[in-house]
Amino acid sequence: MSASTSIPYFSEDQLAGLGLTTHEVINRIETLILSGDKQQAWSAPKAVIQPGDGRYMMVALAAADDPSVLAVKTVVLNPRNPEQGLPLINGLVTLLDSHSGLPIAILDGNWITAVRTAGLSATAARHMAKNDASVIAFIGCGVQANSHLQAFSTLFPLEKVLLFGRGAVNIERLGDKAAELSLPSVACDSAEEAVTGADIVISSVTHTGDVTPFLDANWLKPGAFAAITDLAVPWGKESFSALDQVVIDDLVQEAAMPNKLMSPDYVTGDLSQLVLGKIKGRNLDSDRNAFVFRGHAMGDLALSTLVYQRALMMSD
Ligand SMILES: NC(=O)C1=CN([C@@H]2O[C@H](COP(=O)(O)OP(=O)(O)OC[C@H]3O[C@@H](n4cnc5c(N)ncnc54)[C@H](OP(=O)(O)O)[C@@H]3O)[C@@H](O)[C@H]2O)C=CC1
Ligand SMILES: O=C([O-])C1=[NH+]CCC1
Repeated sequence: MSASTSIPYFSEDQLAGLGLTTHEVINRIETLILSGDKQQAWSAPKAVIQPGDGRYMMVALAAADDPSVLAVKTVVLNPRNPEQGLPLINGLVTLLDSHSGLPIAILDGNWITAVRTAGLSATAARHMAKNDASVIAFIGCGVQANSHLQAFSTLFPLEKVLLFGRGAVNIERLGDKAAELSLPSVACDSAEEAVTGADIVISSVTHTGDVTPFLDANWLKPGAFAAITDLAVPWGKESFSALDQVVIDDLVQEAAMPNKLMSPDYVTGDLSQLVLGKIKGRNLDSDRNAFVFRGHAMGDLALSTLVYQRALMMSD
């Protein structure tokens, strides 16, 4: 291998300091999806190892030719991490030139995972949620809830935040984040209270390998949209029959996965079809819609390329 002797590394603080907006993230995700449709960008189904003790280890791979970048994201999710004061999910993104294979940069994977996952949900929400959604509920109040609150507060005229979590610390932290955004928040006594009261529901509950479903899509009110980031593990899967449109992140990836997000009968299509206008995100004001997903490598590539280009621009 030749090229430079050191590979630039971008930390979480450096990436956060670039000041990217949610609209920039969504636009880059949509642009990359359009490139994928023209065979100028590609992704592979993620590879996952689950040793059976609750850990979930995965690699996501995507590449494009304009700009010429390949991104590999590797993360380990360990439900015991928070007990050690560590984030639930830790990892890295490695960027290579997609023609030569030479290294470009290494990025903090935690920030990328938080912001790209909210970016994927926001991309779906732009097509599937009602524009006037004003009450947002969080089931699970950790890292993902935080990045989703940030993203959704810039897209929708939010007036209230409903919180349902587990430990008090993260519930309070998310309430504080809402207050920073000038949004009142209410800690709910039950998940049903949070879901039934909301126009938008974000579920991001800890993946432990043995979560008993406690959420029911029948609780969603007419017109509501749910972004289900947690592989739908806490949801009663049969209840998805109550929904009008259910979009997943990638049909090709889903076909390769052993544990399906839900019965294919409930799936309207995937994010690419939504962005390309091949399926409609919302038909009626009263429709109940959901984006249910396990993570799309195109999102990691889109955001990683965007931050790398922005960092170069800012260092000029
Ligand atoms: N689809 C995708 O691309 C991605 C999906 N994810 C999913 O998101 C999940 C959350 O990730 P992240 O936000 O980083 O993790 P965090 O640990 O930061 O947050 C998880 C939250 O869920 C809460 N929780 C756990 N069990 C319950 C329960 N039974 N009822 C209500 N709340 C509960 C936790 O409570 P407490 O505060 O007590 O810990 C915590 O607030 C992951 O487990 C993964 O499944 C994550 C990244 C990408
Ligand atoms: O795609 C992703 O980054 C993840 N999906 C589940 C946990 C992390």
